[in-house]
Amino acid sequence: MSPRAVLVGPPGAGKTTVGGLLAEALGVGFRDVDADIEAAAGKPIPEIFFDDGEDHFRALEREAVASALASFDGVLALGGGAVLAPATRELLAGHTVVYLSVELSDAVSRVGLGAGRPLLAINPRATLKYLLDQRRPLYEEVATVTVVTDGRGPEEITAELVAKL
Ligand SMILES: Nc1ncnc2c1ncn2[C@@H]1O[C@H](COP(=O)(O)OP(=O)(O)O)[C@@H](O)[C@H]1O
Ligand SMILES: O=C(O)C1=C[C@@H](OP(=O)(O)O)[C@@H](O)[C@H](O)C1
Ligand SMILES: [Mg+2]
Repeated sequence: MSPRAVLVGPPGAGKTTVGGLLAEALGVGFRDVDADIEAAAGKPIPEIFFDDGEDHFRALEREAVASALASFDGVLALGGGAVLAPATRELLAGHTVVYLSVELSDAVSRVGLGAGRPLLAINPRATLKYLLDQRRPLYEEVATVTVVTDGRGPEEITAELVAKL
């Protein structure tokens, strides 16, 4: 079993939003790995980071991604940092992986003050710039389809994806 599409990209790319719309358009289920992690941990992501640390979050994330890739056939949204793990990048090989790209200014306006995103709690703009520069090559490495999201609404992006997939 393999997801119909796996969405990757930085925070604010619209993985969660477009993922839900895409699943609806394709008539398949939608799953967000961040929600799986929260269910496994029994608490919201900011609390996992605060109580247990980022390393623990990343371990839960690797397990949740591996499990979803093996058992889910709908549209799967990953968290923005899931591609940091080499093991996860290897697991993504052979899947339909959609990179929702976004430049700094749109990402900043979409995430606002970073509520619910612990990595962005302090100085979201500077942190997002760092994350975008660090991760862009990793998203490009795993992607089989890329969609530019800057200046475009979720419905338009979804329509492009339906045509491409
Ligand atoms: N294409 C878009 N244009 C404008 N706002 C968007 C777009 N995609 C998502 N958003 C908004 O940006 C915020 C972050 O979107 P989200 O789907 O959570 O991104 P991600 O899961 O990639 O971090 C949400 O408030 C969402 O409504
Ligand atoms: O970029 C990251 O490292 C993270 C992104 C978040 O998901 P979104 O990309 O959906 O915001 C979430 O997984 C967690 O806060 C860590
Ligand atoms: Mg998300």
